[in-house]
Amino acid sequence: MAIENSVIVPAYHEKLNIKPLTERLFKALGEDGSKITELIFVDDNSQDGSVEEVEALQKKGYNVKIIVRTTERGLSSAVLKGFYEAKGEYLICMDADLQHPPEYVPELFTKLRKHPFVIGTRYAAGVGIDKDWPLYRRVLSGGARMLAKPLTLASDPMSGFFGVQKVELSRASEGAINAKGFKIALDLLVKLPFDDALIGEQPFSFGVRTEGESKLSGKVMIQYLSQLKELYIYKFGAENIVALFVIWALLVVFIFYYLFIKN
Ligand SMILES: Nc1nc2c(ncn2[C@@H]2O[C@H](COP(=O)(O)OP(=O)(O)O[C@H]3O[C@H](CO)[C@@H](O)[C@H](O)[C@@H]3O)[C@@H](O)[C@H]2O)c(=O)[nH]1
Repeated sequence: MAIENSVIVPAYHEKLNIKPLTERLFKALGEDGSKITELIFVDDNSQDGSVEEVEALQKKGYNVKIIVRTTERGLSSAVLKGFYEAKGEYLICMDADLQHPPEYVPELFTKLRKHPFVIGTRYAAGVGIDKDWPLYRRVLSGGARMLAKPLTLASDPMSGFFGVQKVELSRASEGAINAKGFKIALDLLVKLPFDDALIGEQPFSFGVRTEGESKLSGKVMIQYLSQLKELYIYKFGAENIVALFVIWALLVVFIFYYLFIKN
């Protein structure tokens, strides 16, 4: 059977998560879903046994492979590499660390047949973020999300769990997609030419990492701010950028005043 679905997982030092993710994903897809789905890890030369782990899973019959990059590093560029190598028309990106539960993948693929882009969202009724996710990560994530609000209607543009139709990727203007940093979904949401009203959403409960470590660093945060600047200019034009930032900053100050000082 031809491959229709591809799941792309950027991975750096994720050996311990590879087996549980693969087993849970294919179990969730069931027999029919598994026949049309491939799983691709894009690893940046972790040399931690990830390759051997994938080879063992291949021997068990799972349609999984690992691309090892030796000359490049970074989450967004790893995701793009996986997207361009994928055989499927329907592409999902998710983390290796099981914070994006694989059990949501079948529903996300179903939605992706009706929407050019589907964002996995932690901000919807009935789902949320695990109470053990550290407070500083919640604050950072909330702030980053607020700064991205003027760019897209998606409720969780910071999410690393999303799907896109391959045909949409080819509609981006040449060289437009920013392969730096962590926030590839936000870049695609702003730069792919579909209408925001067509964005689908897949609510999911964000888990906590139990194996390995987050790769979020100060450098990643600075990359995010530089990506935001580029996206504001892309969307609103360099000539409007100062006015926009002033209006947005005033709005943020007003909201803080209203919420925390007034009462
Ligand atoms: N190949 C490759 N993969 C990477 C790299 N850096 C990170 N990854 C992989 O990308 C995934 C996400 O990285 P984490 O380090 O686990 O991210 P996080 O801090 O937990 O951030 C999560 O929350 C954010 C929302 O606040 C999400 O935006 C982000 O995607 C992720 O889900 C993991 O599978 C990790 O191995 C890299 O340089 N190269």
